[in-house]
Amino acid sequence: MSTISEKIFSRASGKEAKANDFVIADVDFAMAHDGTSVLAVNAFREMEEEKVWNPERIIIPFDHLTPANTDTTAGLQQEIRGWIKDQGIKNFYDVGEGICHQLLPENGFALPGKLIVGADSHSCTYGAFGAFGTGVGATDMAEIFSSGKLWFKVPESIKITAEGKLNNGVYAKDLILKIIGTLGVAGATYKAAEFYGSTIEALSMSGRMTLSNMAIEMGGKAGIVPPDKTTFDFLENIASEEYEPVYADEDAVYSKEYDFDATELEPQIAIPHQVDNVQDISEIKPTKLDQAFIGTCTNGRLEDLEVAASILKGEKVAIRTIVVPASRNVLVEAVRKGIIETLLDAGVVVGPPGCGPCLGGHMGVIGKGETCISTANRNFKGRMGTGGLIYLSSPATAAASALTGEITDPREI
Ligand SMILES: CC(C)[C@H](C(=O)O)[C@@H](O)C(=O)O
Ligand code: SF4
Repeated sequence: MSTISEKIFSRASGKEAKANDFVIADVDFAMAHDGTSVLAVNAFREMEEEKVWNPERIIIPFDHLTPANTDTTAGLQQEIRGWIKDQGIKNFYDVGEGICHQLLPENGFALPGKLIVGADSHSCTYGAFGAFGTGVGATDMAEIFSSGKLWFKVPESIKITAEGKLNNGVYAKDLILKIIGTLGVAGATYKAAEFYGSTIEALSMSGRMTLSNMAIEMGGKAGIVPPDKTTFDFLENIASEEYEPVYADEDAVYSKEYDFDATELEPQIAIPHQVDNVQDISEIKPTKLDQAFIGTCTNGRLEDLEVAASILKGEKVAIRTIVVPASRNVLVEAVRKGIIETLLDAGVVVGPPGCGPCLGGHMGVIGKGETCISTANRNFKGRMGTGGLIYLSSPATAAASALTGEITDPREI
C-alpha cells in the first residue's frame, strides 16, 4: 500500500520508505542553473571537495540571466563555465539553449520512477513524467554534487482527481490555477500531489508539465502524473537511460483527496499578488494592461506559442507583447511552423530562449503601477519590477488580452 513517492524513495534509499520517514536517497539526476550553481559551487568548494560524484548525472543549464545582462553576471557565468569544464560535466547548456525545466525533459532526463533534484523550486515539473522531481537550496545541491545523496523526509501524498473534457479556450493552466485557488498557497505544503482522472489522462506532455510545474505554488514537494502511453511515446528515442515506471497501489494512503469537474471550468486568472488569488475570468473587473508576456517553464512550449499565434494571426497587438520560447528546440520548431512569423507580424517581440522577464531580471521588466498579463507561475509583489502588477493566465488568455489591451476571455475573440 504505497504511493508513487513512497515507491520512488524506497528504491532510491534501498529500504522500505513510508510517509514521514527520514531517508538518505541516491539522486538520479541533479540540476543547478546559472543562478544557483554559483552558490552551490561556492558551498562545494567550502566543503573542500574536489571532484563531483558523477559528472554524467549533473545537468547545468544557463537560463535565468542569459545572455548575461551585467559585468557581474558575465563574470559569474565565466567562473561556472570554468568549473563545469574542470569537472568534466558534459550536460551543460549555455545561453540560448533554454529553460532548465524544459531542457531536462527534452533531453530525456525527466524519466518515470527517477529521483530528480534541482536547485530551483520548479523542479517539480519533472513529476509530469512520473518522476519525483523536487527543488532544494544551493547548499543541499553542494552535498549532492559531492556524494550523489541527500536526506529527505518522505512526503505524505494527496490525491487530486479531475474528470471531464476541458472546454474550448480552457487549458491545463486554467486547471492548475483552479486547483491552487481551491487548495491555497499552503494547501499542499510538504505533500506530494498525485494527479488522476480523465482530464489529466487527456493532457499532452506539455499540459502535464504546466500542471506539475505549479505544484510548488500550493507548497507541494512534488506534483506527479502517473506515466502512460503519452509519456512513453514522448520518451521514445529521447530517454537518456532505462527507466522503470512506478504506480501507486490501490490501497495507497492519501492524507487528503480532492475532486475537480473540468467540464465546468472557465479560463482562470490569478490576480496580484498571490498565486491562489484565482478568479473565473467572467468575474474579473475590467483590467487595463501595459504588457503581455508569453513564455517560462510553465507555458513557453510549442503548444503554447501555437495557441497564441492562432489567436494573433492577421491581427495587431494593442500592448507590448513579449514571447520567449522555452528552448532553442521550441524556437526552431516555431520558426519551421511559421508561428514566429505570425507573432512578429502581429507586433510581438520575440526574445532568446530562457527565463526572460519571469524573474524580473531583464528583457521586459515592468514599471511602477504597470500591469502585465503573464503565462508564468508567480505573481509575487515586485517579481517583474518594483511596483508592477502581474496577472497569471493561460497563453490563450494572454494572447487575447494582448489584442485588446485588457484582460480578455479567449473564447470571445
Ligand atoms: C532563481 C531561482 C532560485 C528561482 C526558483 O527557485 O524558483 C526562480 O527560478 C524562480 O522561479 O523564482
Ligand atoms: S522560467 Fe521563471 S519560474 Fe521557470 S525557472 Fe525560470 S525564473 Fe523560475
